[in-house]
Amino acid sequence: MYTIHPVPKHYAWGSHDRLQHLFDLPPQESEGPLAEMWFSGHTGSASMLEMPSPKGESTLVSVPTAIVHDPLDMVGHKSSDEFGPVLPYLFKIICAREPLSLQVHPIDFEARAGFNEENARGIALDDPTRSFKDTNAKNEMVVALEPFMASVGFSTRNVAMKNLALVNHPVALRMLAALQSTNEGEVSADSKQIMQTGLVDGESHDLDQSESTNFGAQAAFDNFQSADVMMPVASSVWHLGMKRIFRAFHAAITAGPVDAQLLLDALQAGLGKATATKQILAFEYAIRAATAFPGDASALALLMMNPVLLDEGDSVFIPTGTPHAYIHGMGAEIMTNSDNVLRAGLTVKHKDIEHLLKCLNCKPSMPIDPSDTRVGRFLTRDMVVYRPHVNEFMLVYGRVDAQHTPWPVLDAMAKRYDAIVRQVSGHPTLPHLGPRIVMCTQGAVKCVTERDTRVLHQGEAVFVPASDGWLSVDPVTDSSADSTGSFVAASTPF
Ligand SMILES: O=P(O)(O)OC[C@H]1O[C@](O)(CO)[C@@H](O)[C@@H]1O
Repeated sequence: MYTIHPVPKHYAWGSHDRLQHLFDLPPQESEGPLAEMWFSGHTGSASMLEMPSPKGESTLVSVPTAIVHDPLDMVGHKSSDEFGPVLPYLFKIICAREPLSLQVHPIDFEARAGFNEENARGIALDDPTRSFKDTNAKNEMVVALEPFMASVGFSTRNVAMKNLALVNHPVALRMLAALQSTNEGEVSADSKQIMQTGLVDGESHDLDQSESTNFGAQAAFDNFQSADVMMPVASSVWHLGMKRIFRAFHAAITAGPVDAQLLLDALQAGLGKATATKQILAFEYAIRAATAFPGDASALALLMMNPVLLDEGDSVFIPTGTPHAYIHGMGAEIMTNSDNVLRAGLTVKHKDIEHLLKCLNCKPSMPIDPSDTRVGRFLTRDMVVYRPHVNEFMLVYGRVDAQHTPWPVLDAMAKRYDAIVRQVSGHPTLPHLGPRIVMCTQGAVKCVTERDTRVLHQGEAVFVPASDGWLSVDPVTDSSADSTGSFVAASTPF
């Protein structure tokens, strides 16, 4: 196995101390916000491996170079056969101090088409206005390393309408109208009245006089054709519910800048009227977003999405096309080997609404927790396995302890799944044999393969090639390092 050095990403929404502390970075590398640490074979930002040189010293080799040089040794037969001589996943530790963009990852053919189109237009790969950095669709999963907040996928139309009905803001009213629009994209008679009077369910919305008149006048003669022309080709077979969601989302992300204080006041007032736990959470996330990005009406889109609050060890899988926004927290993130992000708002980076809308999945759906399916097979002693339905990646989050004291993360799972967890027998070997990356997130752990042993301290990581054979992560039992530790291990699901 080889030491792997992560690539730091200093995005504005990152933390000023969390990742710096986790990775024990020297002061000169700790300046400014640090958002992500990439363990990566992506050619745009490749990690370096410490490998032995022919003279016996260690030398730095990039992950793609090492894999291309000896794919069978590094990623093995199966991975090479299926994905070629590449690392099929990208593994990151991510820390959001502030919300990051409202975004969608491209679906397969849009990623290929978009990449080729931007190449043909001569947009350089590192151009900040470029959307497609590679040809891959990007499925993604995050496992919380501490409480982690996110908005993921669309909630039902009912939930969205209940939330938006509490918001006294013209864009929210327009979104409400979209959720009640006809198949042809007309504003329904009821909605026209609501928008002209500011009355929702008989309750006055007290729109500011000028706004009410302007907005009412515009809405009365308006329809949603400007949204409909941006629907993807597949929308010809969409049911009305999906078209309405598309139009409402479109209304939020294309509203342009709005008065920051009016938007915040409207959201605060809505929060005051919110009752259900999820509803309160949705408002809290929208308020965080509207505070971090003053005057960005796309914060209202979070009111039509599922608010998720993960505890340590909880996870969510985000398939391509799913709208999402991470709000706060630190997590381990793994995805297809892709850096394709299509942003709608809540960002200082490049937005690409046209391509985002082509990929947008408008079907309401509950967030997918990849750890709660086939739980009996996936929970092993002090390790939780997260395996979504993709071929490129899976994650293990585990803890080692020479004294065998109970692990709170598994305890929490045990409460949730009760008997099943208690029946599961201990099996400390990680389940798969492809290319693996193990990172120690706390204390110390000992990685043991069929041909190598390595102790990792917090923030250290190794790349375990396929040729190393089975891998187990054990506690350190002598006094050379902490006897407890936790780790995250990325691998292919085979
Ligand atoms: O480009 P932004 O808006 O900073 O967000 C980028 C990040 O968002 C994510 O796609 C999370 O969904 C990360 O994988 C990615 O690095």
